Amino acid sequence: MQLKLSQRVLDLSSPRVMGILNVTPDSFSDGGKYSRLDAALAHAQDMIAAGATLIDIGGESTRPGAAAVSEQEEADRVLPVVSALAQRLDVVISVDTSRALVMRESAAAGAHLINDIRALTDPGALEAARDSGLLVCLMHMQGEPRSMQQAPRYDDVLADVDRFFTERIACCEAAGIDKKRVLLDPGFGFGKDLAHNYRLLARLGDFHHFGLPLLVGMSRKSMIGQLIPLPPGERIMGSVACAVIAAMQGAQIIRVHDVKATVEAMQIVNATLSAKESLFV
Ligand SMILES: Nc1nc2[nH]c(SCC(=O)O)nc2c(=O)[nH]1
Repeated sequence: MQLKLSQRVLDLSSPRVMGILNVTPDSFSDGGKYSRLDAALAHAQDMIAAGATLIDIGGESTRPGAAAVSEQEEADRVLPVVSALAQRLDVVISVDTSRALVMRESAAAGAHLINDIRALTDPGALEAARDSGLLVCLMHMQGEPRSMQQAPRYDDVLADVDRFFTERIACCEAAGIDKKRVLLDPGFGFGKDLAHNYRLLARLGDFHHFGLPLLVGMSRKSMIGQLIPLPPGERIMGSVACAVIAAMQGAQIIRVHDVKATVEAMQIVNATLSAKESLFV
């Protein structure tokens, strides 16, 4: 499977690693030694050197209870990093945003992918994504970050997420976004309890019927911490295990903090998948 970007093609015939670059104020304890931009670029370079194919730049923390960020503040955080990366590094640039303004300006600054945890439901987001010409990742979330984890409930989480994808893809196509630009993400941890998350992971391959790339993000999340009682920064083994299980089911893009470990694990996945007759487990 391949994705057409502006000047390049993203080969998804083997799982690709997306490195997470949070540019929220609490993400770089740079102690004033470097500007946040220098620290962000250095971190992006490290992740690319470790094998990341994509970098996902996020300016708004979506942790439950995180302070809301204005559209302009989010743009001010994200755009300098997008343009600096676009000018200096050969990498697929993703922007983790729900805001139409940030989408439009990120596209102008050289981004390749809009990664929207709200699946283009904010005002103007569908039109901004359409006009941008960029790839779009539609992620499932039940509720809003502030309250989504209070009491997530589904009749059947697989069927509900599947229906959501069908609806959002239809909205995109009605707005003039070609389905070929769309990626899908079940949104681990976004309005899901432990059982919901592992049901989605266990049956991830069910979503291949859309014929679209699957992007997953489980890195350091509570679905790992609830099984292995470690602080987020020490959840690397659990995160890599999740990445392997997803990639063995054909997930094409894995969004992680720990790029080196995940890229190494993908080598093992690649060797195993290419030795299998049927591509996915
Ligand atoms: N597409 C996509 N984007 C994301 N942005 C975040 S922010 C929370 C965190 O990284 O812990 N998670 C995800 C995810 O799972 N999928």
